[in-house]
Amino acid sequence: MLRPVRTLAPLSRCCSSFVSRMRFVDRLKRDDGACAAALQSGQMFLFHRLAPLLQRTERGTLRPVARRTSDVQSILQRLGSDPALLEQSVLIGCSQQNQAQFCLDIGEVDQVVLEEACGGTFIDLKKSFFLLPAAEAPLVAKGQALLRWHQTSGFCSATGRPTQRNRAGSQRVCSDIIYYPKMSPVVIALVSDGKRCLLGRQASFPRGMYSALAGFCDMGETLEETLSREVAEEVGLELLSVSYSSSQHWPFPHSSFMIGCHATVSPAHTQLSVDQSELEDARWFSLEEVVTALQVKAPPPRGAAGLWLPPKHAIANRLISEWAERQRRSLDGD
Ligand SMILES: NC(=O)C1=CN([C@@H]2O[C@H](COP(=O)(O)OP(=O)(O)OC[C@H]3O[C@@H](n4cnc5c(N)ncnc54)[C@H](O)[C@@H]3O)[C@@H](O)[C@H]2O)C=CC1
Ligand SMILES: [Mg+2]
Repeated sequence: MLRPVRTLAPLSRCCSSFVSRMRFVDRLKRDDGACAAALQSGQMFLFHRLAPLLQRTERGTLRPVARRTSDVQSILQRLGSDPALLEQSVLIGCSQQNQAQFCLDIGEVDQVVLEEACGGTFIDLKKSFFLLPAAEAPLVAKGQALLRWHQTSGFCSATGRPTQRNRAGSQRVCSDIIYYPKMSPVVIALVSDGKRCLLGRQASFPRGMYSALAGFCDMGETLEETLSREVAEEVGLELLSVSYSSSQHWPFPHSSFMIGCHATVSPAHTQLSVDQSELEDARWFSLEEVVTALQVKAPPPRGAAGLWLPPKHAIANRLISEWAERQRRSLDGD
């Protein structure tokens, strides 16, 4: 069973400005001339070989550097780079101030020289993602995903000829074949038996970290079928129910569309049979263990035991927090 659990927009959002921004972006995707004009007065997020340009804040976090297109143009000129590089920029959105936002990978230019000229550091997204503000992390991830797609989609897989992109970078074309940016749907679920929740860890996870179970959708599957299959494959259980929670774009290892759910199994059938080729371990955790782990901000020191959960930017954290809150409320009789 699928049911939405939250309203779509915060009440404070001004509908007319939201609608006009969405329509503006949509027009830029369809109108190359309008997009070229918007680029001139737009904002640019820079990348170097897919690592975003970031600045450290006083609080030890990171934030993406947005430069005006005209600034980037001057920097490229100063460094003797081809100004036509700007044509490789890709539209990623529209700011609250109605400025079109673009991203550009300047991997051809020396990284250190570029960092000095732009005032920031290019940091691998795997190292920087969790230190970015929650509001800006998705934009950076989207920029990286679109740039990667362009870098790997230069040729038509049917004819072998080069593909041509539109100005916004929202599609690539080879005669009458149109390619759109690709992402892989993944279903992730926090499974509960009513009292405990099920978390698993892959051997590649950081020490002590357990997460909700996840799996890529196979062609032709519904969300419920993917989830039932993944839970059966990975831990040998049959699901009783599935309900939708929320979704997110996930940049690792490449662009995934994560569909977050809550799921239940019968309390009479909770014996796990873990597929060791997929998971190193899977266990049932009590509410108390989960509440304690939600407070832990860093991985346990080497050799120390202790549960560590995915950080806040990950949808797994949201699912686990929602489950803990629901359990707490039901224990309190709310
Ligand atoms: N944002 C979050 O909170 C979390 C995100 N994830 C993400 O979910 C994704 C899926 O989780 P897994 O348990 O690893 O999936 P999984 O259980 O489906 O196993 C991964 C395997 O599926 C196969 N596969 C099928 N389609 C694929 C595709 N389109 N791309 C890549 N591999 C494909 C590959 O053989 C791969 O080794 C991972 O990429 C992981 O980063 C996982 C947990 C938490
Ligand atoms: Mg999995």
